[in-house]
Amino acid sequence: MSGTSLDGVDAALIETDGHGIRHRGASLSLPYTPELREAVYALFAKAHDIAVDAPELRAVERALTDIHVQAVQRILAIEGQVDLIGFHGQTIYHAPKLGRTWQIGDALHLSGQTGLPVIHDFRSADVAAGGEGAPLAPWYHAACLSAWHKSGEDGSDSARPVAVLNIGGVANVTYVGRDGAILAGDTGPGNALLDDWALRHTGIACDRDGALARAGNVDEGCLDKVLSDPFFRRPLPRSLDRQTFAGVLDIVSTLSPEDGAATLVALTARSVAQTALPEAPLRWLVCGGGRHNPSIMRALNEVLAGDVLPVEKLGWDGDMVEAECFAFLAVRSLRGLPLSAPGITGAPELATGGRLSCAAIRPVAGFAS
Ligand SMILES: Nc1ncnc2c1ncn2[C@@H]1O[C@H](COP(=O)(O)OP(=O)(O)OP(=O)(O)O)[C@@H](O)[C@H]1O
Ligand SMILES: CC(=O)N[C@H]1[C@@H]2OC[C@@H](O2)[C@@H](O)[C@@H]1O[C@H](C)C(=O)O
Repeated sequence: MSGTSLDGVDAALIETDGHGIRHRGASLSLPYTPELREAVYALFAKAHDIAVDAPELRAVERALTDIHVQAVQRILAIEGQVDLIGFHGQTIYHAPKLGRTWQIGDALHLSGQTGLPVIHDFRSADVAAGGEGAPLAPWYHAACLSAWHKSGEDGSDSARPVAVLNIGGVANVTYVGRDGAILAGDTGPGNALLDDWALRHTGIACDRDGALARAGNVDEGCLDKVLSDPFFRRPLPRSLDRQTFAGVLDIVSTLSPEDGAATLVALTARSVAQTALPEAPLRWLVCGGGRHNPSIMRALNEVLAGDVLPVEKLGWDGDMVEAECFAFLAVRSLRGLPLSAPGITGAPELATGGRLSCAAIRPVAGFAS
């Protein structure tokens, strides 16, 4: 998984039948170099009209695929056996209303270099069917929550409604109601704007430990202006392109680095609080890199009624949830299980998705038929 934060590639091995999680294995992260990060960033502005075979795009695609090859090889070195790869690719454009979502990555190259079948292009079928193409992690969040509910661990029986909140570059929520029904969608910007702001003012692409934001004050005027965007009034399911709110950096540009960071942190937290849900969740289980930022966690605690807890409280690895998710979704895809659902992506009906690329014929254990 290479998410919208552009920090690198996360890889995780799980054993799954596409419904439950039998075992979690090795996991690791490989960072993007600053040059690759910049090259991907440069594609955002051109993605709406660049040709799929443009040399500059193919070069970036090959470089980021090669990092995925390394990640899989390292997992193979630890685990000895892997049956199937789920390869999300790097989103460079996401405009479901225009019928397009684009994750770059050369699945055939990844398959050829690893000798393994690869499931990729997880979002296109959903968008073609009229869905948002995102988020997809709710399938995995729901499977993890279901295992927790069944565990009988303290509090797990009375835990609904509950929300899993992923604070990545963009933030998304999975809400599970008292009856188990799922409602999901993107809440708004996560870390991406704050990362871009920090890079501009400190030269480091992250407000490490929320230090900049902690030293600043929220500019309520700027915040109100941003939160008046119609996106924040749209009901779930809904999704965002990382760059949709890039203009916010202009709105806060007159603020000091500290006040700008504080305002961007407040934007992340308040856009979560403003997201209309059927009932207030009793617990907010937070995963993704944003949970490492104490300023974001404090802001969430201030604006949300329920308990705000990192997913580690349930024994999950909050840095690997998305990587595990795309392994899970790969198996679901191979088995023809749904990746689209009205309450998750807004697609009209349950439908599967993803594509299989296989450069070398090798049987996948457990999937002989
Ligand atoms: N110690 C820290 N202090 C502040 N922020 C942190 C820290 N550690 C991680 N982060 C934030 O987490 C981000 C990475 O989060 P994550 O890996 O969940 O994003 P992603 O998966 O790329 O995004 P998405 O979920 O949108 O696809 C970093 O870019 C940074 O903003
Ligand atoms: C188009 C796209 O890549 N969207 C990402 C992004 O990052 C977070 C949020 O926006 C979510 O909708 C999605 O990723 C996660 C993994 C998802 O599909 O659930």
